[in-house]
Amino acid sequence: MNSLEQVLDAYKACRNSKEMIEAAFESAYEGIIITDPKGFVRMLNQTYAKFLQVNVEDAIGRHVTEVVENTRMHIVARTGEAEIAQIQKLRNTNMLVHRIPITRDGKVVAVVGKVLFQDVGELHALSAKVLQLEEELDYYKGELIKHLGVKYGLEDIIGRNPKLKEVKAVARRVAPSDSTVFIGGESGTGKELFAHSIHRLSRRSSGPFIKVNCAAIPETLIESVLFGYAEGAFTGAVKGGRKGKFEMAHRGTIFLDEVGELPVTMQAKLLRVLQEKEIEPVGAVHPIKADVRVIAASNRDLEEMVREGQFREDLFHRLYVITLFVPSLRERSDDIPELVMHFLQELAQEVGVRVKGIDPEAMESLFHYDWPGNVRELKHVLEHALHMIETDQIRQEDLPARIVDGKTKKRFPSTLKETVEKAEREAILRALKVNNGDREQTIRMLGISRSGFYQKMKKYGIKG
Ligand SMILES: Nc1ncnc2c1ncn2[C@@H]1O[C@H](COP(=O)(O)OP(=O)(O)OP(=O)(O)O)[C@@H](O)[C@H]1O
Repeated sequence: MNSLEQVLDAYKACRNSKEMIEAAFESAYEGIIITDPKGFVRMLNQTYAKFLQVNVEDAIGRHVTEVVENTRMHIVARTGEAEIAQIQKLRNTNMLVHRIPITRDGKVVAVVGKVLFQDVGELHALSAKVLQLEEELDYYKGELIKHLGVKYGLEDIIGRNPKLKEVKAVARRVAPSDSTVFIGGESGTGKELFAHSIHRLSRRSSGPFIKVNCAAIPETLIESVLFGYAEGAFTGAVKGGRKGKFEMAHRGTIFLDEVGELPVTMQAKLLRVLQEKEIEPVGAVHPIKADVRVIAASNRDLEEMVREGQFREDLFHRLYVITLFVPSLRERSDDIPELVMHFLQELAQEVGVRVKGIDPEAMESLFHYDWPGNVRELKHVLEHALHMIETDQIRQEDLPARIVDGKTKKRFPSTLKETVEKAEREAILRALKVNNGDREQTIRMLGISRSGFYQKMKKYGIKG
């Protein structure tokens, strides 16, 4: 046999094996998924794709966390430890799964995930038991939080910046009284942590702490959510009526988050509650006394809203009895190193990755960035980095591009080509977002050819 024939034979044998493996993969009764060491999906069989209601082609190349809910494949890729016979909630059902790392020369090269679909009677019993235990656990967690009042105290608010320390001092001073407190500050600065801390330090700490996000409740429901309703108040009202948040907060604290979003009609009703200290459930004949301390927060400038007629002046004065303004992260960047170490410790357990720290260049990028999302954004950036990391230190390449770009911009002037590419990338990402990821609509909106669009997606590493 000449060498060409040998190569051809070897190739045929190889192809046969590949076809056999593919056939086994597709005909397997189990759901099978394979990711690379970074958690990006490399293979997914039809059985599993059908169960997840995704398209195999769409899933391949995406990060596994975007394809499978409650997955830990990316974590197994890091720990290198197999997780056998674990329960995972998928499409509202508790399933039995295995996650097995594949190693070569001591390094994880892939992770195989298997979901067992067999109808094992015992498994159902087990899953019912797990569900029951989970429900019990949730109940006890809720009871514990109620008992303790709230989750956070001032000691959980990390930072030694003088401005932040001053806000903490004011919070400590005003906590014991029953006065209304208004907490201002940009989104993600820790306003809710301050509200918890004030409640915990108050004489109401053994009473309830009830949070209401005024921006999240549809306008038509706000009144009944806040003040409750009497039996028969409207069609669909539950028998016996329902308690409102104010009544639930009796002898405790109500935290009105995003109070600037309250519709003007509700502002008038809130004012009355603050003045009269009694609430009127929808459809009720008599008002109810409410012994409630109010803490309100907003990331909007309420003074300006008053000037523009969007917020009632009388309510504004009622809320602005004591004010705390939490500084933005930009104003206290000296706290970044401490916050980073705090979150790396906190996230180590959640993400399953423990790191030593962050290298000086990456830290410099964090210092240069503007932080529009403040501390919340910093936490998310570190979580992202922990998913990307390859060594035991976070480096610049582990950070999202926007963080590093901000820095590069200040250090080196960009070339025209770089500027155009950056603008193109941003335009595509924005259009995809506006169109909820619909590629055809995005192509139309951008007014480019389909092939041009896909070339650019590839060039800029957009997974869409
Ligand atoms: N000083 C801090 N120390 C530790 N964690 C913080 C601090 N500030 C904010 N955080 C973290 O940021 C997250 C967001 O904080 P929080 O919900 O209190 O912000 P917020 O100002 O109320 O935001 P929003 O206006 O969007 O409601 C918290 O869950 C917490 O993890």
